[in-house]
Amino acid sequence: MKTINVTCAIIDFNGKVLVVQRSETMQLPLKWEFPGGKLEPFETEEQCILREIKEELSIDILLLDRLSVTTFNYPNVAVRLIPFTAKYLSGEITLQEHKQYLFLDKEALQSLDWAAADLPVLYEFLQL
Ligand SMILES: Nc1nc2c([nH]c(=O)n2[C@H]2C[C@H](O)[C@@H](COP(=O)(O)OP(=O)(O)OP(=O)(O)O)O2)c(=O)[nH]1
Repeated sequence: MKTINVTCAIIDFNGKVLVVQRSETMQLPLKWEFPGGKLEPFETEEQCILREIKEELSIDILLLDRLSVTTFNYPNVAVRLIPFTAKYLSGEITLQEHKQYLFLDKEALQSLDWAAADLPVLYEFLQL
């Protein structure tokens, strides 16, 4: 099966976490995820997540830590998810692809319908 490398960011906004919902037309429609995207050839993981956040949300973030990398096998593709914690720096959120975003307290994150690959990331984050 094909494996894709995907970075994602758990972004702190004044104590709340930014989460985004995939749109009806994307793969994994209506699932919630941490914003991010596919690693391009010749870019570092850090360059990738900063680029994706700028492209998808129009904001700048400061990377803090890198959490554990996990691989999840969807029926059609294996996603190797590379998570970062980060904090909001500047800019106004403008969604390019996603249906909606929410700022949630850490305790509320578990109630969302997550992309399956995100669950180990979420659980690691909840234990920090
Ligand atoms: N950005 C992001 N993608 C995730 C997460 N969890 C998860 O399973 N994915 C999957 C969904 C996608 O198949 C892939 C990320 O690809 P992407 O968002 O850059 O692009 P895509 O496949 O939706 O769009 P496309 O390239 O087919 O047009 O990883 C996550 O937390 N963030």
